[in-house]
Amino acid sequence: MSIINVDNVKLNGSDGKAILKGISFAVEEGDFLGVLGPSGAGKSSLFKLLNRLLTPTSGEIYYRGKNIKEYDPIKLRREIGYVLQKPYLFGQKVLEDLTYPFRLRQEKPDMELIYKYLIHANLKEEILFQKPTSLSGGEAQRISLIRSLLVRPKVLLLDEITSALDSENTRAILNLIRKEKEEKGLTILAITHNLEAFNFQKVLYLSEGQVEYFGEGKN
Ligand SMILES: Nc1ncnc2c1ncn2[C@@H]1O[C@H](COP(=O)(O)OP(=O)(O)OP(=O)(O)O)[C@@H](O)[C@H]1O
Repeated sequence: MSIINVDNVKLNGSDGKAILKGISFAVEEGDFLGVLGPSGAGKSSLFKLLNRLLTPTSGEIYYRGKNIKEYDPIKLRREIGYVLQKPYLFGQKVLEDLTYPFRLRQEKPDMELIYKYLIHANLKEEILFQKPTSLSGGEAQRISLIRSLLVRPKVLLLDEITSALDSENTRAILNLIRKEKEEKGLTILAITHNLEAFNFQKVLYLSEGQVEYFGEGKN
């Protein structure tokens, strides 16, 4: 069974304009899928639908064979994590952001795991005691990604998370993602313009709200 099934999904904007015009595709567990296409093609709208931040005008979306309408949205969002281009950190200290996923589950924070992620992301322990506002864009993006991973999602939606980063930070982020994918079999859908760095197995190419290509990554 595919982990995600998108079946003839249409989405109209608040002005009635067709944003997605009947798209269908399936994502298999463990896929690393690039969601590509020109600006305005409907990529971010698709992610919002998968996360139930938007509802399709028609068509259905299934997660593990069950219509996403039947999931509690909060539970669904823990399974399908969403990382945005602009990281949003809310703690007084970075530590608060990274212990938040444990508080959600009413668990004691696993500091060993937090340290492990920091090392994988090429960050120092001291960052835990910094204010989020004092971080560089690349540091904040890595902390935001680690926080999402600590929620233990099964699927991650990444929306242009490396677009503001230099090549070194991009590499650090991608190492973290690949490690997680190898260790946990995480399924990843990523919107990016940096095709070379991501090196996708599969690609969904959207154009004007339609699927223009869905298949193997062309490298
Ligand atoms: N709520 C809305 N009402 C009307 N139109 C909308 C709404 N949200 C998005 N759009 C329009 O839908 C189209 C697709 O937007 P979307 O953000 O999904 O594209 P995208 O492929 O992610 O583009 P980009 O790469 O620039 O982020 C755009 O033309 C956008 O202006």
